[in-house]
Amino acid sequence: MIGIGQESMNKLIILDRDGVINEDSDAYIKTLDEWIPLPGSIDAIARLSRAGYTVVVATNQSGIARGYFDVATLDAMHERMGELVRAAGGEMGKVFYCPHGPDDGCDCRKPAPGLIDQIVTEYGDVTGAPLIGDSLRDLEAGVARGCQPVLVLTGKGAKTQDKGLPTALGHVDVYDSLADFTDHILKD
Ligand SMILES: O=P(O)(O)OC[C@@H](O)[C@H]1O[C@@H](OP(=O)(O)O)[C@@H](O)[C@@H](O)[C@@H]1O
Ligand SMILES: [Mg+2]
Ligand SMILES: [Zn+2]
Repeated sequence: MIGIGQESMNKLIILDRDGVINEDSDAYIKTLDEWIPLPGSIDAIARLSRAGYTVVVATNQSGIARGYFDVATLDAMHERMGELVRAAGGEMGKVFYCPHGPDDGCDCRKPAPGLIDQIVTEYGDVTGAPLIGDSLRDLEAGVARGCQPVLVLTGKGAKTQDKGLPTALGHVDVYDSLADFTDHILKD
C-alpha cells in the first residue's frame, strides 16, 4: 500500500508520458496520429482526478531538439489528451516537458529533476507523491525530489524491470499498467 497523498498534502500524481499514458516508439511519437492512448490510461486519469488527485505529466521530448516534430504538434497531442480525459469525466493537470537533446546540458531532461522542480513551483510539495514511469530515468528524477517511484510494465517498463533497478531507488512498486495502479490505489 502506497501512502499516497499522506506525505504530500497536494494529492499529486506525476506521470511520465510515453509508455505510461500513450504507446511509445523507438522512432519517437512524432505526430498526433502516432499519439495513441494505452488501454485504460485515459479512464484511469479521469478516475484519479475524480478521486481528488491532481494528475500532471513530466516528459522528455528530445524529438523537438532533434527536429522530428515541433511544439505546435506536441501541444496538439496534449490538447487531445486533455479533451479525452474531460470526455471521460476527469481533468488533466499541466504537462511539463523537456524539449532539449541529450547534449544540451539542460536541468530538465530526466533523470535531472528540473521538471519536478517546475511542478513544485506550480503545485507545491511533491514529497511522497507517486511518480509513475516506464524508464529508470523517470524514477530517478522523482526520487531526487522525494517522490514515490512506481514502475509500470507498459512501454519500456518490462525492459526496465529486466535490467534491474538500482537499490539506491529504494522500494519501487511495480504495476502492469497505469490502469492497474489506479485500480489498486482507488480500491485500497
Ligand atoms: O517517456 P517520456 O519521457 O514521456 O518520452 C520519451 C520520448 O521522448 C522518447 O525518448 C527517447 O529517448 P531520448 O530522448 O532519445 O534519450 C526514446 O526513448 C524514444 O523511444 C521515446 O519516444
Ligand atoms: Mg516513458
Ligand atoms: Zn531540458
